[in-house]
Amino acid sequence: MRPPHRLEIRGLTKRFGPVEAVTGLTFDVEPGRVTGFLGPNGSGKTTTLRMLLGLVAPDAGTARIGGSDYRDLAAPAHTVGAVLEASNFHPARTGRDHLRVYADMLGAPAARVADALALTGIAHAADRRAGGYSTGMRQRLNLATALLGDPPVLILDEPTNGLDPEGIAWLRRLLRDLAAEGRTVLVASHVLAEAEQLVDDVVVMHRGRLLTAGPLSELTTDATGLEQAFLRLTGAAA
Ligand SMILES: Nc1ncnc2c1ncn2[C@@H]1O[C@H](COP(=O)(O)OP(=O)(O)OP(=O)(O)O)[C@@H](O)[C@H]1O
Repeated sequence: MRPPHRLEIRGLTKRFGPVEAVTGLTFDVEPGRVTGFLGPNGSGKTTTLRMLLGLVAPDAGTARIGGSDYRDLAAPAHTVGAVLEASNFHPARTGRDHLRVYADMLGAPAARVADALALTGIAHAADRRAGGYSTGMRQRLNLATALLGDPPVLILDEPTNGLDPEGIAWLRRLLRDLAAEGRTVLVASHVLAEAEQLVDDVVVMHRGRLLTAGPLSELTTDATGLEQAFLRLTGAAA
């Protein structure tokens, strides 16, 4: 793995016509931690991730990965592994073949395919057609694809979609292990109660702006969870 990379978002702003999708957003994401990037539907999470990954140009501000814009990274796929949405797998291709194709494109060693299959718990299904995978298995195959380049930064949009409680517990262990290796793990989710089980730190968005950021433990107690903290901060609590 390459050295740890901090994510630094500064004054990030994006409009789509009349819609202020993201406004003056500033936060850091630290290596060695699992950070939840949270907020309701439409609060600007995906737009922020797309700016971070160089897929959308900001109107103002910067989103840096280890001090560089994504497009200036020397080896992007070996620096950032991202799962933005359910990827389209070739349905007739097996999970293993899907990973082989991506490993070839990345110039990753062939052994990374077996590593990624084992890490994501789908080795037993590797030689089945991906078209027959369950939603949870597709999530795991997406994650395996993101891990092929052994990247120090992982960015996952709604990774718990399609996972059952056992799958969520498994994802929690995996993300913690990856963070413990010094990786920067950013997990976007609109399901606060679920995300709460996965993360050390939170960055919470509301209507395109930062609502709060910091360690989860400072926002919640055993008695009150993240959903209640969110309602309190937005003034929506009864
Ligand atoms: N390409 C686009 N053109 C126009 N409006 C857009 C575009 N992309 C996003 N938006 C708008 O920007 C706002 C933020 O959307 P975004 O997808 O970033 O939110 P989100 O927090 O990721 O939501 P979700 O949890 O539903 O994925 C929304 O009002 C959305 O409709």
